[in-house]
Amino acid sequence: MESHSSLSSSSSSSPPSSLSSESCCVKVAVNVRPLIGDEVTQGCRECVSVSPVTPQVQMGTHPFTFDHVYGSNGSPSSLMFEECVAPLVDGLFHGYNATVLAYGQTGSGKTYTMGTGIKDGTKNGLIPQVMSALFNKIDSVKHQMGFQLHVSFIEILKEEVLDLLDSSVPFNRLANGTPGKVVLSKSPVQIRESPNGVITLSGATEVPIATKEEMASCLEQGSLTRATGSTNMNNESSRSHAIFTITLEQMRKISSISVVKDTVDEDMGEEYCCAKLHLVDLAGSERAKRTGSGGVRLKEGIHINRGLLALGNVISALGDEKRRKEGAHVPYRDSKLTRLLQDSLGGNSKTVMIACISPADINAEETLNTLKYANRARNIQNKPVANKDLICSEMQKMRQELQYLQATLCARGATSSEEVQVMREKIMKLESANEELSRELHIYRSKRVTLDYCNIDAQEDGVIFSKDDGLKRGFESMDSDYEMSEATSDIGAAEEWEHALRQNSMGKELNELSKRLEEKESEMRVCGIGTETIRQHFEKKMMELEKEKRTVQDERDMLLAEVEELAASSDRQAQVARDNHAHKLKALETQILNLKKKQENQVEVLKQKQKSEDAAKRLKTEIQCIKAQKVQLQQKMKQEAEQFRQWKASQEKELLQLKKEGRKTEHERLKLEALNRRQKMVLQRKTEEAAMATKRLKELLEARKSSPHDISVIANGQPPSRQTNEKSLRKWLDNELEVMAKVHQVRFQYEKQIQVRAALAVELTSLRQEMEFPSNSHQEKNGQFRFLSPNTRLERIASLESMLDVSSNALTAMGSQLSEAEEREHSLHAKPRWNHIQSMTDAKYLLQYVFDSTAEARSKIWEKDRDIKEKKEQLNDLLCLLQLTEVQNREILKEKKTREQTVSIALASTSSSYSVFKFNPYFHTKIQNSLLGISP
Ligand SMILES: Nc1ncnc2c1ncn2[C@@H]1O[C@H](COP(=O)(O)OP(=O)(O)OP(=O)(O)O)[C@@H](O)[C@H]1O
Repeated sequence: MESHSSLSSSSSSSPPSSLSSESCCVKVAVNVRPLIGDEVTQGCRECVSVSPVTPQVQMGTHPFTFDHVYGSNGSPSSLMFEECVAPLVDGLFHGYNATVLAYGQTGSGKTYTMGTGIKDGTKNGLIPQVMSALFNKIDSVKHQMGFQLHVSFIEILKEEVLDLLDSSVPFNRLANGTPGKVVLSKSPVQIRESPNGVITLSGATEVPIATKEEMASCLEQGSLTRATGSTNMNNESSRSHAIFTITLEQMRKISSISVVKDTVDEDMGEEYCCAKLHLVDLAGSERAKRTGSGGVRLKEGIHINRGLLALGNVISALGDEKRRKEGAHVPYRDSKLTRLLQDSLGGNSKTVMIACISPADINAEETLNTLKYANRARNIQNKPVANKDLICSEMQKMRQELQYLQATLCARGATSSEEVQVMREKIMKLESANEELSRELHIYRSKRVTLDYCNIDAQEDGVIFSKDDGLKRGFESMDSDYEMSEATSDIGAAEEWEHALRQNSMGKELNELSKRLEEKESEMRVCGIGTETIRQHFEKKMMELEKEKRTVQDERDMLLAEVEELAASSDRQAQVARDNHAHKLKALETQILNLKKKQENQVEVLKQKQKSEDAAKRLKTEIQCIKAQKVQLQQKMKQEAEQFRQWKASQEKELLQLKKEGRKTEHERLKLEALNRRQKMVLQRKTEEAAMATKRLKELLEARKSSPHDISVIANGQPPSRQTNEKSLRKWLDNELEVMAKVHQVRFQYEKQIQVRAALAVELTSLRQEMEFPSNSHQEKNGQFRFLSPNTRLERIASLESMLDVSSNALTAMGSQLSEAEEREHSLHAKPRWNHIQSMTDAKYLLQYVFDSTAEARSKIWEKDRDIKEKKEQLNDLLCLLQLTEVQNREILKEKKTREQTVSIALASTSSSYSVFKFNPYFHTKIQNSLLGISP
């Protein structure tokens, strides 16, 4: 649906009424975003300090107070909607127009804050929160009134107003289904102004909305269609000012009940009101040099800056109380942006301006400008008026009066006991809630105390270390690597000592074993010899005994036979012989018995012998076992010795390697030290130069401030003499020109310093990363300073940090003077520079002076050019000479080498063929000299 959308206070259908026309100031909130990607890598510091108590921002010596400050140390950004925008959404339901305006330099976070970005704004930005709040409110009151919602979304691109919701323009989608950038042309929208000064947009699409999702889809579609481009300062920089407008129309049923003499009268009426909420995401101010834009981007940038300059002028005109009181002209018509925002700034709207700033010192100048503008905007007075139907409003007024009267009547009457009861209940509830909270607080406190104790204990036990401690320890442990040569030798000595001890103890063990073996062997020998002799002896003895026994037994047998024979013969002789034989027999019996005894003894001895044989066997086994142990031990000792030898060899190799690396590290350290010194000197020189230029600029600016504005009048009120006038004109012009030149110089040095600091920061980050993750160090990859010891690294880090500090301080000083100069330039826009020239004579004189100065300057330039040319020619000559010398040098060296080779060949052949000379140093030198062509 296309319509004439109004950006003014009044709805086009009903004229505004002055129901409540209290003026209120534009509310200004500052949102400080955190440092982001590039700023961090470039080593930027935060140059903005935010007070945590009061909504104050301090930049250098400039303090600024606002209605709210979010981010950094201020309130969390999540409160921004509740504190700044939610009241405006509520106001819509009472018929008040509202505007939320995000302002700030490019990349300061406007799109992020508003939520108009496709990438990261869809959930957290203000617009999505507005949608949620709006629909929640509608849901809660929809039974009381009827609503109608519309949205429009336009952008101002290069001074043209374009419709972002034109459905006739096809909506591109990429192959993967994600929405792509629309490249087709968007419909232009006309700005119209009605006779009563109301600004309307003719041709902007107003989409009727029923649900939150529909509204979100309009926002998404418009955001996709909006012009964005990549610059050095923001990958997705908005190249246009975008205005998302929500129109809320309400029709409220009003029933007024009047009680007259116990009869109740109900009067039904309708109240219509319409209000608009403009959510504006401005394009960011930018410097072409810093954004690196050229071509199309540059042109866009020029338009953006022009629109913002016009906005700045409007803010200045409205924010200056004196000018406002004087009824000075407000240049709304200077740009389309200011025309469209006419009502939001100084008109019928409740306006909140969100000044987005980057805290990085690299953006200090732009941030200071934003803060100054925002500060001025706080003085703008708006006159918001509820846009209600007049008749309805009158009725509403009367109804309110009635309610007031009823309330007064009620208050005069005694308070009923029911009310007292209700109050008591309330008090009781509050008291119990209070108790509950105190209990919770108590629990939390005791938990905290316990935790604190735990922390202390852990620290005492050395369990918890701070990150720094860890890092420190890391450094210490790494340091020890680099005292390796000594440490390694220590370790080596200890290892050697241990090895010697081990070998010693094993040697002792081996000796012990050998000793035991010897003992056993001798035992064995003794045992062996003894047993054999005894055995032989006893065997012999046994045999003898056996023989003897047998003889004795034979003898006995013979005797027995004789006895039997004698027994048969019975004569006396025989009797005698028998007695003799009996006697002999007895003796023989005794002999046999003795022999038996002896034999038994022999058996006993043989048993003993068996036992000793067993002992000998055992000894033999033991000896074998000891021998095996001895062999094992000897092998172990050999192995040990071999292992130790290998270990020692590897240690020596490692030591050599470490010594080599140590030498390299030392070399790198020396190189780095030299680099540190050189860099510091260069930085110091540059910062001194910058400081001098900045100081001079400051002096010039201060002199400019204190010099009288009108040089045509001197102290006593008399016009100055011609000569004095000319002199002061000359002085003034010289001063102006020097300021310009100094600004140029300081800006040049500022940009150079930014580059220097970025390079330092990149190196610092990479060194820090190396310290934290030594294995995947960046430097190891690129091979530069590969052998840095942790100590040298730490030194370099410290040196880089100090250089970064120096650089940041210089940047801060330069940035502040540059913004002073810029501010002065701006003030010159308002009060033209040439106001100093009061007459044609002045102008002619100045023109002549400028002409003379230019001619002189040109002559000097010509002279300098000629000098440069001459110096260049001299330089070229010197370079040629140098090249020639180098060539000659190379040739001489080559010749020398060839001669040396010839000499050595000749010497070799001479010594072999004239062996008679053997090696005679005299002849040797002589031949050598003669071959090299040296006379003695
Ligand atoms: N509060 C924040 N927290 C984290 N990142 C942020 C915040 N604000 C902005 N950024 C990031 O900063 C970058 C620039 O933000 P954004 O595009 O919103 O800037 P902008 O002011 O709209 O710039 P431009 O004027 O060029 O469009 C984005 O990458 C964004 O994600």
